[in-house]
Parts: sequence; structure tokens; C-alpha cells
Amino acid sequence: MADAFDVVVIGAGPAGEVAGARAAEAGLSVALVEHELLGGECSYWACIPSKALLRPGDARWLAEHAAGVRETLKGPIDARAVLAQRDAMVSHYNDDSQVKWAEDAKLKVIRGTGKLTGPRKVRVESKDGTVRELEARKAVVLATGSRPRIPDVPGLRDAKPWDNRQGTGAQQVPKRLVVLGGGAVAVELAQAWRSLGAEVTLAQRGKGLLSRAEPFAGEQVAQALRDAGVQVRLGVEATRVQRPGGKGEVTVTLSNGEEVRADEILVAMGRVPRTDGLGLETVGLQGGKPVAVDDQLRAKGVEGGWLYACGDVNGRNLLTHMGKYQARMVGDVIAGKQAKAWADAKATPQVVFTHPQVASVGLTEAKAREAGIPVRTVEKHLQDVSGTSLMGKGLTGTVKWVVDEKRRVLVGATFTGPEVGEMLHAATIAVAGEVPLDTLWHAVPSFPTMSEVWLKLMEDYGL
Ligand SMILES: Cc1cc2nc3c(=O)[nH]c(=O)nc-3n(C[C@H](O)[C@H](O)[C@H](O)COP(=O)(O)OP(=O)(O)OC[C@H]3O[C@@H](n4cnc5c(N)ncnc54)[C@H](O)[C@@H]3O)c2cc1C
Ligand SMILES: NC(=O)c1ccc[n+]([C@@H]2O[C@H](COP(=O)([O-])OP(=O)(O)OC[C@H]3O[C@@H](n4cnc5c(N)ncnc54)[C@H](O)[C@@H]3O)[C@@H](O)[C@H]2O)c1
Repeated sequence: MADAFDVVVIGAGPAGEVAGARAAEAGLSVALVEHELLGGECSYWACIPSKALLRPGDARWLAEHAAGVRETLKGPIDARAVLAQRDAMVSHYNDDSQVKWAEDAKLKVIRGTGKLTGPRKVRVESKDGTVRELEARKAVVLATGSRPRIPDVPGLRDAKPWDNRQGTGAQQVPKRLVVLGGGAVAVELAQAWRSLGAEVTLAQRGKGLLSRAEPFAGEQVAQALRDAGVQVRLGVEATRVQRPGGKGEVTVTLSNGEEVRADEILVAMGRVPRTDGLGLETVGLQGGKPVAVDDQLRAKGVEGGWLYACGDVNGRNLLTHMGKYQARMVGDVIAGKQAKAWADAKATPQVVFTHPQVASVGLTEAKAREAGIPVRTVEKHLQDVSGTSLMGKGLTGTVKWVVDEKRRVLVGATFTGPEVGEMLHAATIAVAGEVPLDTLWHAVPSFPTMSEVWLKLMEDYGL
């Protein structure tokens, strides 16, 4: 006999937890199925540990710009203390507090691997082989996230490369690390391990780093990595990896003929949705690719509209906060409220936590032009305002606005520089809220904060 719930959520990462909690808040009974740790990739092997590894290097970089503090800095960062703090931030890979949170939110936690067996039916197999059949009266939510993409480079798999799990969870700093990729994972982890003493080489296929951001952002991050001693190779691919027996020294041959030797190799080449083995074919869908959804996060092509997918698994926006945003919509839609996810199409914020940080929202200039928007851009330097000089001598940064000239609203903004992640939300409000520039003119930034750069941008725009 199947146990019946109003909602069955498969996957308890940030998206699954929030979808379940939102539905439970509306009075629905919810089963939350998880086969590893409640909290998902983000809490233990992605966002949290990577930021814990980056923060000390960032703090030191800021301190190096503070007269009177710089002179007192002696010796390298204490890597052992940083790794211990990382372990504390991931609760030593224990999810007791998350389970308590879920139970307090009235979610029924079911441990095991969930799989669809037909419309509204989920089978959960636990590690000891026990099988439990569940039935969803209203909805099933897929929130199974993503796993790293390991491309078919000859020898790469046999070399037992690090992925984000070892890349954020290693207990020792490798002497030499080679990083393949040039997206957020690659730049953040390259900088983090370099700050802890590793000799790092980063090899990126594309012409620049952070290819979805404004080009100046990737250029500044590349320069910062180089300044910190990272060997940055752009426009090259790994063509072969050699590591006999999958341990010891690894040799990576690059497409320019160069051979890089290292003690570990980190693959940071994107993600694939976890949809294989999920029983999608039992409801007429195909595994191995993202679950396509509409703006209410309903899986397309499933009769009856009872299947939803939020977070990385639908491939819309691989960011924790956007997965949670979609999850709030899912919970509301299942509870019968009107809800539609539109922000992830036009106002997605993202912060890359390198130094300089890269904080962006909405469209880049290139994307806005591609969309046929009549674009005008405004660009200013952070060092033009007193707040930046006060934060640290010699600190710099760039802010670029992308304005829809017809509607006189911001459609995108990018900031680089120290702590700019904390400045991003103002831009997110302006973009999501389509605040007219003539109204923004009356949003006065405080003196002496870095946000005064908004004033400079508005003046340059002609307000
Ligand atoms: C190194 C790194 C750093 C990152 N840093 C940031 C950051 O700073 N900010 C940010 O916004 N994003 C960041 N991201 C992206 C972020 O981690 C993801 O967008 C986020 O984790 C997606 O959440 P999710 O709930 O969709 O999936 P996940 O976090 O992947 O959770 C899915 C859960 O489902 C479970 N599961 C899967 N299949 C089944 C099944 N069949 N049965 C039961 N359970 C199952 C998994 O065990 C997991 O717990 C980072 C990613 C990486 C790799
Ligand atoms: N701070 C943050 O917000 C944060 C941090 C980390 C990750 N994330 C998110 O997690 C997701 C995964 O990040 P990611 O960096 O792994 O993926 P990504 O898609 O952002 O970047 C993948 C990189 O790998 C390169 N690449 C792909 N195939 C290659 C090949 N065969 N040879 C050489 N290079 C190759 C690409 O050029 C690209 O630079 C992204 O959506 C990212 O935004 C966010």
C-alpha cells in the first residue's frame, strides 16, 4: 500500500526544502525525499564551503589595502584554521540541524532514493534496500539538482579528478593544482586554493573568464588571479590527461602543446541535471536532460499538470537563490495561489566571490542588444568615490549600467570591486522593479559609501 501525501518532493537541496516548506505552510502534507544530506550540494559541497575557503583570502586582500593594518600582516594564511572553519560551516557534513528545521516546518523526511513509477507515484529505496511506495494527491516536485560534467578528454576520468566535492572539501592543500574551466567554480576555487598556498594553473577553453558576464569582469578577475600568482591559460583545451593508477602526479596536455604537471586536477566545466534514473520515462519524459518547465515550473508535456521541477534540475538558472525563488512559486502554485516565475528571465542576480567580486543582475550589453533593446550604457569607476578610497588605498572597481533607452529603465548592471556583492541588491530592485531613472535620481546614496557611484552614473547619464 502506498503512503499518501498531498505533495512529494524528491531532493532536499535548497530548492526542494523551500518548495516543501512553502507547500506545508499552506497546510498541505509534504514528504521530502533525500538520499544524501538535507541541504543538498549547496550546503556541503558548493556555495557554503567555497565561500568559507575564499573569505580569509578576501579579508587579507582588503587588509593589505588598509594602511596600518598591512604592516602588521605577517606570514601566510593559516590554511589549517581555514579548513577547520570550512568544516564548521558545513556542519562537519552532518545534517541534524537541517532535519530539525524540516521537521519544524512540518515536512515528513524520508531517507532514500526517489524515483517516479507513474503519474503521481514515487518509489523510495533506502540504503538498506527497504522500498516504500508513495502517492502524491496533488503534486510531485523534482528538485534533484545537478552533478558535475566531466567531458570526454582522454585519460581525464581515469585520473580521478577532483570535482566540486573534493574541490571544496579537501583536507589538505595540494602543492600544485590544475583547474580546467573558466566559469564561477573555476575562478572561485582557483583563487581560494591559491590563497591557501597551492601553485595553481587555470586552463580555460574560451577567450576569457566568466563568459556570461560583461567582458571587463572576466578580464579583471584574470588579472587578479595572475597578480596572485595563478598561471592563467586562455583559449586552450585539455587534450589529454595522464595519471597512471589514478594517483600521484598528473600531467595535463593542453591544445597549445604545453604540459602542465600537478598533484591534483580540478574539473570545473559545468553541470548536468540529475535526471537519469529518475523514472521520467514512466510519465512520458526523457531522462539525462533538464526537465523543461513553464513559468509556473510545471513540467512540459505531462498530462494533468501534477509534475513540477525547480532548481538546477530544470536548467533555467543554476543558482541557489534562483532555485529557491522558483521553489516559492512552486509551493504557491500547488497551494492554489497565482504565481509565476519571471525574475529568472530578466532579473537574475549573481555574485562571484573572488576578489574583485563580480556582482551582476539582468542583461549584459551583448544580451540586451541581442534582445533588440535600444541600449545605452554608462560606465564608471568605483575609485571615483570617497567610499572606495576609505575602504582601502588603491582599491578599484568598475560599474556598468545597461539602460533601455526607450523606457529609461535599467535592464542590467555589473559591478566589480571589493564587497560589491553587498551593493547588488539595489540594482536588482531597480531592474526587477523597472524603476524609472527619473525616480532613481531621488534615491540618494549615503556619503561616504561606495554606493555613491550610483550618483556618478546618473550624472553621467544626464540626470
Ligand atoms: C562549487 C560551487 C559553488 C557554488 N556557489 C554558489 C553560490 O555561491 N551561490 C549560488 O547561488 N549558487 C552557487 N552554486 C550553485 C548551487 O550550488 C546550485 O545552484 C544549488 O545547489 C542548486 O540547488 P538544488 O536544490 O536545485 O540542487 P542541489 O543542491 O544539487 O540538491 C539536490 C538534492 O537532491 C538530492 N537528490 C538527487 N537525486 C535524488 C533522488 N533520486 N532521490 C532523493 N534525493 C535525490 C541530492 O542528494 C541533493 O541533496 C555553486 C555551485 C558549485 C558547484
Ligand atoms: N558564486 C556563484 O554564484 C557560483 C559559484 C560557483 C558556481 N555557480 C554556478 O554553478 C554552475 C556551474 O558552474 P561552472 O563554473 O562549473 O560552470 P559554467 O558553465 O559557468 O562554466 C564552465 C566553464 O567550463 C569551460 N568548459 C566547458 N567545457 C570545456 C572543455 N571541454 N574544455 C575546456 N573548458 C571547458 C567553459 O568554457 C566555462 O568556462 C554555474 O551556473 C554557476 O553560475 C555559481
